[in-house]
Amino acid sequence: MTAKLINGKELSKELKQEMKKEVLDLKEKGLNPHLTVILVGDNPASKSYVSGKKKASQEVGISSEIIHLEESISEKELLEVIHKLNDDKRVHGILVQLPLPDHIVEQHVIEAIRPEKDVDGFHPVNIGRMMTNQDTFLPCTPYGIITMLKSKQISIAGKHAVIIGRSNIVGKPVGQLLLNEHSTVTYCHSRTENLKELTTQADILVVAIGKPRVITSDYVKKGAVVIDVGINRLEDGSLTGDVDFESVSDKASYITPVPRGVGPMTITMLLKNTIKAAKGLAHID
Ligand SMILES: Nc1nc(=O)c2c([nH]1)NC[C@@H]1CN(c3ccc(C(=O)N[C@@H](CCC(=O)O)C(=O)O)cc3)C=[N+]21
Repeated sequence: MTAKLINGKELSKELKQEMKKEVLDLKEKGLNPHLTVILVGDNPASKSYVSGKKKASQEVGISSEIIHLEESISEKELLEVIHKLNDDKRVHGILVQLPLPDHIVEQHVIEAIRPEKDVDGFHPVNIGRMMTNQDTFLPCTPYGIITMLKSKQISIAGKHAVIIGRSNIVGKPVGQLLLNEHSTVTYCHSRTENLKELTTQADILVVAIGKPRVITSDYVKKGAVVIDVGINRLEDGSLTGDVDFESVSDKASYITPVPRGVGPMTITMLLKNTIKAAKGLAHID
């Protein structure tokens, strides 16, 4: 391995230490940042992510509550829960864990959360604010990726960033944030015809495909920065990314591991957004 590692777990630890101090300050002023997480059903991966969020909140002193609802809850009932939280002054951040059961329209749920409490940054108002480069809640995974790049002083302006993946929660917004940082951005996805031709031109390659180890070193330009957003559980229970770490880490200049890469940063940026929500800095008039 010749690439330098961007360790999201370590960086998260540092950022959480800073946030812990800030939360103490806020508490002294009588402000108690509070995050409410809604979990619908019993998906084991979702349960484990939600408990990760609770644990991280505790670490920095943010109070959090998990509202666990039955898989069979109707969309109407779920929206009522959200409306109550919207009106609850003690609740600064609301997060509805995705995916939701098929009978619930995710977009209805996302749009029901008040933009000022949308710590996921998924509400169309917040997405619009991100696109127009205004102060807002940034989606946690893309925000984490930018924070990882900046932590290593990796230059973004003028560089060619290639994104593989166009989801609303990762691919699209990470491209937008890199554009806001003055990258030249190319989006690739499942219908892209000349994938390798494009990815081998990337100075920064962000991989969010959802298939284990499909990006091997032949997709990567020598010296590129490779960000692996994939979280794939193998049959033996271990986690692996979308990038073939072993071969790519000999070609890249920087690489993020899985686990301990982008995943922990996603949670850390959620805490940042919750503090921001508590301070009321993302108010939309
Ligand atoms: N409304 C909503 N917001 C989300 O932010 C959201 C979501 N829904 N649904 C699912 C995805 C996934 N996600 C992860 C968070 C942390 C890790 C993480 O910490 N991963 C650890 C490993 C954890 C383990 O061992 O399972 C790591 O990569 O080192 C992974 C994935 C947030 N998501």
